[in-house]
Amino acid sequence: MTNTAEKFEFQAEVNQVLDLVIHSLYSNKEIFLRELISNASDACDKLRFEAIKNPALLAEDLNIKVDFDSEAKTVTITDNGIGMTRDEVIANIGTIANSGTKKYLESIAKKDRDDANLIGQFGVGFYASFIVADEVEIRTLKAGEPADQAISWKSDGKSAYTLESIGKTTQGTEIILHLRDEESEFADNFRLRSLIKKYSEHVAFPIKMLEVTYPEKDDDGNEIPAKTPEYEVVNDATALWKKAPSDIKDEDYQAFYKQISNDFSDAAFWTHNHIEGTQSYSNLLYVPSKSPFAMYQNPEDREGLKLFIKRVFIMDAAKELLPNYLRFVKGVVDSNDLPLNVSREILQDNPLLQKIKSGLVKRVLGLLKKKALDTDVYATFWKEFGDTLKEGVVEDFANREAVLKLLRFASTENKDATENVTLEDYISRMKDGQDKIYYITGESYEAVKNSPHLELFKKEGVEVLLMHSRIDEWMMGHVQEFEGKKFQSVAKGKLDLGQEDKKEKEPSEADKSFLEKIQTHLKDHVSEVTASTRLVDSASCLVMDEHAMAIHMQKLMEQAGQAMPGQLPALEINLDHPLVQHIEHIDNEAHFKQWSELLFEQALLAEGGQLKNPADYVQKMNKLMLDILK
Ligand SMILES: Nc1ncnc2c1ncn2[C@@H]1O[C@H](COP(=O)(O)OP(=O)(O)OP(=O)(O)O)[C@@H](O)[C@H]1O
Repeated sequence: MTNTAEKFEFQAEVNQVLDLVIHSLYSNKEIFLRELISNASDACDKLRFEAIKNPALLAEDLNIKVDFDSEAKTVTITDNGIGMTRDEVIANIGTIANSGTKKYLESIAKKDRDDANLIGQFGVGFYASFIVADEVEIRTLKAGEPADQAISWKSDGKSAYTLESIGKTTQGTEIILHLRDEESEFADNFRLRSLIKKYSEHVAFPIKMLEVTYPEKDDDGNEIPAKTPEYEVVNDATALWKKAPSDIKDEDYQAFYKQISNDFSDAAFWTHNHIEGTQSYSNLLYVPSKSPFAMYQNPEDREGLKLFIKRVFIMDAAKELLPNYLRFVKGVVDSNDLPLNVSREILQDNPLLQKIKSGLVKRVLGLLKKKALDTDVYATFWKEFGDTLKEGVVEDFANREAVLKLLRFASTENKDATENVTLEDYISRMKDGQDKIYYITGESYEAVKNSPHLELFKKEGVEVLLMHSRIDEWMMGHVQEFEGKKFQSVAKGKLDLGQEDKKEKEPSEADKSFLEKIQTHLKDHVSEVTASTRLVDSASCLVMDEHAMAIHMQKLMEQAGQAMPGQLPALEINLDHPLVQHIEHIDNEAHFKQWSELLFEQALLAEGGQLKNPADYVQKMNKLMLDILK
């Protein structure tokens, strides 16, 4: 143990975070108190959890105190929670431990983004102190350690900090903010109380401040000195999720959402229930209004639900409580039945927890179903989280039907790219004799909307769902039917449009040999060449086998460096097309070959595929056009 202060440099990333926090959150500077109280509350949660194994640690009632000195311009936040050892202080405060923050920093380094909402999603935590303070001291003693292990950390938030051993007899942490001159307004009783009310009302531990006392006069008019002020509880200090929903106002729900989510915006909607029965638990689940930037980084890193057992915080147990595709949901689950000494390993295959999990999934899907009745609200949700929800079609077999009902699609029935058609809408509009749900996948709305594969459908007035998100092809590869109606890609397999099929006729002998001749020139590119029943205006199109991957997806996979299985598409030719009829009469073998290649290349382009040799294609086009003009 040393009694002199030792100096340490911050990890390079800490400097970046400090800079960012101070600049991007300045307009929101009052959140510093929320962040510090939230850390204090976490520290109390951790102590209560440790005390399950070691009750001696819980010497007194857990609480958080907020004090101020308007003359010295300080604000002090004190908790009697878990505290930190010297090593923990170095690891937690001098470095950036949170991997989300690191990724965030990398991303802004690239895009030079300066968005307070984004940084808020990672929880700026302790560093928010430096928005209002030019010097911060942490005085801490780890619970269960002797007083001589207490440590003081001090920094001006620039590049370095000092550590020093101190005498501190009470376990827990004290954070002393020396306010910048221009921020001295925070060293004020009324200001601090109103901030606690605004941001920390539902922290489940009492937040105390000294009562305000005034000198009084006795019956004879003599002044009695003011009594020594005592601490009084400023917040509600009950677990919000344990209350009856009817006793909670929307503002309270929103304030609590912000407390647990690191989100500055309001939640979009929520569901709050107390479940009794074989399993008894409470849940308060929120759907955010915006998709958090972090969600698409590594889904494994996601935060999500907080698990409590009989009001004791156990862990952030996102994966154990909800499947991946509902990772956007935030909130709290509090079980009355799980054992308090539960570990993450035990949780993973705990049958009680599995029951809670399936109950929660039903709650969320039920909430979405209800919200879907409000078109505008659901459209916003869909824009933010629709693609994530689609993962559920593959991931959650048991609820597949329910998830499918929540999907929204663009369609040939709509004038624009709006995604508002449900599968039930589609079925209700199916033509007499139609027994399939037709869809097409592609790279963009423009590409699918104008695909040659839709020509016959447009002509016959048969609706086709237009899918153009990257996840669609993968999703559709896993789902066969909805309410007894099979899904059918209009770009794959044999086309059977119910009644229309009867119109299909055998090609004549002459046509057959024409198609075979094209095939001989394209044998490296296509598996077969057939007369098309699906084309109306285009000369040719490519058709994949029923179970093969769509061409635009093959391209994506190849770009991502994945070798693709060499399955060739079939080329369909529109024998009624004037260009095709022109080719039929070409005798010159070399010319015929070039025209055949053109039919294939055009079909590939229309499909969003990529030509192996685009320059060659352009030259060939020009040459053939000039030939025609001759
Ligand atoms: N009052 C405290 N008592 C004990 N440990 C603390 C306290 N405040 C901070 N810490 C420790 O320092 C770490 C870093 O705190 P910081 O507020 O920067 O981030 P965080 O709380 O982990 O993240 P977030 O704010 O996103 O929840 C905490 O995880 C915790 O281990």
